[in-house]
Amino acid sequence: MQRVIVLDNLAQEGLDLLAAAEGVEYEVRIGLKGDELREALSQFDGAICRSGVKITPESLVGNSRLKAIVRAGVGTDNIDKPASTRAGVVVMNTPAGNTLSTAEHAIALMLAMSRNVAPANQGLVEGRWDRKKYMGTQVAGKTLGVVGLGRIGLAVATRAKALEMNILGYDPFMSQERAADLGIELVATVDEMLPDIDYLTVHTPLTDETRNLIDLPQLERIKPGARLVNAARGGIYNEQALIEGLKSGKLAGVALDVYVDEPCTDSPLFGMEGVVCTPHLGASTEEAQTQVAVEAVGLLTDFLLNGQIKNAVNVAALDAKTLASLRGYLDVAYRLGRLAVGLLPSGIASCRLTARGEISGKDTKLLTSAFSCGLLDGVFEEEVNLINAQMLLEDRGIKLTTESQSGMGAFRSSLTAEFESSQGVMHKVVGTVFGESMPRLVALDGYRLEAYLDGCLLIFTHQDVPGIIGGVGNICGEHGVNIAQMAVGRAGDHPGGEAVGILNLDAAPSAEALEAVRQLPAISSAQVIHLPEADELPSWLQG
Ligand SMILES: NC(=O)c1ccc[n+]([C@@H]2O[C@H](COP(=O)([O-])OP(=O)(O)OC[C@H]3O[C@@H](n4cnc5c(N)ncnc54)[C@H](O)[C@@H]3O)[C@@H](O)[C@H]2O)c1
Ligand SMILES: O=C(O)CC[C@@H](O)C(=O)O
Repeated sequence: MQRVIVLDNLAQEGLDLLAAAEGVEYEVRIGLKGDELREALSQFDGAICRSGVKITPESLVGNSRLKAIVRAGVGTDNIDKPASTRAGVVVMNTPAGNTLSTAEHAIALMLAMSRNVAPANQGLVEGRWDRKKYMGTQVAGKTLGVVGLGRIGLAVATRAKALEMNILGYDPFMSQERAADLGIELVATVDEMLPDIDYLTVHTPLTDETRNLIDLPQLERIKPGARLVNAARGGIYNEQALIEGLKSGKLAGVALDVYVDEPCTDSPLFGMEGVVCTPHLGASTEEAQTQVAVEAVGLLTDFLLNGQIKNAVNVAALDAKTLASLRGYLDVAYRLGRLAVGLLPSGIASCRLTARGEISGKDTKLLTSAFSCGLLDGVFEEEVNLINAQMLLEDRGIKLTTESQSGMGAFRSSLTAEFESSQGVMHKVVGTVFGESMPRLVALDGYRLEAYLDGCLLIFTHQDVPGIIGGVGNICGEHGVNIAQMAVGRAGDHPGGEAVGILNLDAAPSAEALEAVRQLPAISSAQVIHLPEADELPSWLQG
C-alpha cells in the first residue's frame, strides 16, 4: 500500500481521487512543522502540498521512505529542492492549473487599485458617501509593463490588451517575433521600460536575479505616479522601497497578493493610501483548486504506482514508455556499477560510461543515474535511486562522465564502464542485453567473453594453458559449489597469453575454496563478486 500525506488544504475532488485510487491510502495533516513534520514525512511514500507547509532540509533528515512531493500549484519555493534531490525525493508541480485564475487576480488587483475599490467599500461600511475622495484612473490607453512572459505573464498581457492597454514586456527567454505576434513590445531590460510605464506587473519566479528587482534605484527611474502589482512572489519588489515610494508620492499605488514572509498579517503597507492587498489568493478559485488538486493526485499516483515522472522540477521527466524501453539497459548500467565496486573495493575516484549503438540515442542521463546507483547502493542508510544518485556521487567527489557513440560495434547496443581508483588501478567492463531482458558481461579488461551479470561471480585471471577450467571446476565440485555457467576470454586470438575466466556459481564458495583456486598453478588472481539476483534489485528497477 502506498501511503500519501496531504500537508495543505486540497480541493475535495483531489481527495476523492486519492480515496478511489487502488493501492493508495492517504491522511490529511495540515499545519505540520519541525519534528512533527519530519516524523510524519518519514511514514509516507508521497506528499501533496500547496504553499503553506515548508519542506526544509531538516524535515527530510533520516527519511528513507518518502519518494515524491507534489506541489498542487506552480511555485515550489517552499520545498528545498537540493535537499529533496539528495534524499532521493522527486518534486513535481502542476504548472498550468492556476494560470488563468492568477492572471485574473493580477488584473483584479490592478483595477481595484485604479478605482479605489477597497477603501471606497470600507467608506460605505463606515457610513460615508465619499464620491470626491475616490477619484480613480482609467487603464485604457495606459502602458503596462509585464516582467516575465511565461504562462501567467502572457495571460495578463492578453487580458490587458483587451482592456486597451499598451504592453511593454521583458523576459530574457522570449523572442522579439513571438512578442510582436502577441502585440507586446519587447524591451531589453527592466530599467528600459520603467520611465514609460503607468503600471508594472511581475510574473517571474523569485530567484537571485528577480529578488529586489524593484528597489530604490529603480524607483528613481520609474515614471512618477506608477502603480505596481505583484501576484507572483514576495520579495520581487523590495517592500521597504515600496513604502518609501508611496510616502514620497513617486508611486501612486501598490497592489500585493504575495509577501516576503508569509503568512503576513502585519505590514506597514497595510492601510497605506493607494495600497490594496490580498492574502495570497491568486490561485484561490474553485476552478484552479480543483484543477491543481486533480492534477497533483494524478502525478503522484502515476509516479507511486507506475514510476512515471512528469512535471518534475528537480529531475528529468520519465514516462512509463521510456522507462519500459530502457529497463534492460538501466539494469545493465546498475549491474556494471555493482561490478565496478566489486572490482575496485577500495574505492573509485573516477569513471566513464559510454553508450554505444542504438542505446546511444536514448536518455543517457538516466543510464548514468542507474550506473551511479550501482556504485553507491548500500553505502548510505537512505535509499539511493535515480533521483539522488548522481548528486550523491558528486558530493563524494567521484567524477563521472558520460559519452554516446552511435556506431554499433559487435552488439546492437552496449554499455562500457571504465573506472579508476585513486591509486590508478583501472578496469573496463562492457555489458549488453541478450533478448529482451538478459544482462550479460561481454568484455572485461579487454578480454572478450560472455558471462551472466547476476548472482555469484568467481573471476580469475590466469595463463591461457590447458587444465585451468578443469582445475577450478574440480575445486568447486570438492567444495559442493555448483557452476551455473562458465566463460573464458583471451585478449587476442592467440592462445598462451593472459586470460580471464568467470564462473557463475549457484552459491558463494568458501574462503577455503577461493584460496585453493588462488593456489592453482597459472592462476594469478581470483575474487568473488556478488551481483543482485532479479528479486534483489532496487524497487525502481523492478518492472
Ligand atoms: N499568487 C499566486 O497565488 C500565484 C499562483 C500561481 C503562480 N504564482 C507565481 O507566479 C509566477 C509566474 O508563474 P508562471 O506559471 O507564469 O511561471 P512560468 O514559468 O510560466 O513563467 C515565468 C517566466 O519568468 C521568466 N523569467 C525568469 N527569470 C526572469 C527574469 N530575471 N526576468 C524576467 N523574466 C524572467 C521566465 O522566462 C518565464 O517566462 C511564479 O512565481 C509563481 O510561483 C503565484
Ligand atoms: O496554493 C496556493 O494557493 C498558492 C499557489 C501559487 O502561489 C502557486 O505558486 O501556484
